[in-house]
Amino acid sequence: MMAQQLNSPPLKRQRSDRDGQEEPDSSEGFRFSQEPTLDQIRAMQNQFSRERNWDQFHTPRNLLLAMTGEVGEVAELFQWRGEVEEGLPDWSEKDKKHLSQELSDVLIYLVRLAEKCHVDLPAAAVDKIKLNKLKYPAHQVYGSSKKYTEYNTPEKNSS
Ligand SMILES: Nc1ccn([C@H]2C[C@H](O)[C@@H](COP(=O)(O)OP(=O)(O)OP(=O)(O)O)O2)c(=O)n1
Repeated sequence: MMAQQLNSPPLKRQRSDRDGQEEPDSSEGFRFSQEPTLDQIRAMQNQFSRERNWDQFHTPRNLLLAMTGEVGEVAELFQWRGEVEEGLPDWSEKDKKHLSQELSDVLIYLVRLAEKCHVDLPAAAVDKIKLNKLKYPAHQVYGSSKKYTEYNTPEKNSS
């Protein structure tokens, strides 16, 4: 299942909380495949682990460490290159493929960690984005990357 990059249909316009108007997705025509869902990835990795009798190794702490190691591998791909443009136009296909594999390792371990911690990850992410919107009201923070603690918002002291 490949992410759709080229020849994608026009992106759906999405609701913006900034002004109540619909705005286009700003990701330059790129979006993910509809499937697999996070729960399907969870099930695939669950089966992969069961088939190898690896559940015994996939404890929360081990998974966290494994995920952190994979994050390091992603960082290694970016190190010493300077800033890179969206879409990585100057990267070789080999390096882009490598990046897609390392990011996948991070995702696979993240999903597995969430499963083992009984965190419903897609639902939790939706809730977190809602909270982020409260912490960072668009009209107040537009164009600024200050931390929410520097603003006087209702969610200032929540996390
Ligand atoms: N005990 C393990 C070992 C591996 N994997 C799976 C999850 C990751 O997607 C991938 C990680 O495999 P490696 O540890 O071999 O790491 P890399 O694929 O990054 O290889 P390398 O470290 O050589 O770059 O395999 C797993 O679920 N449980």
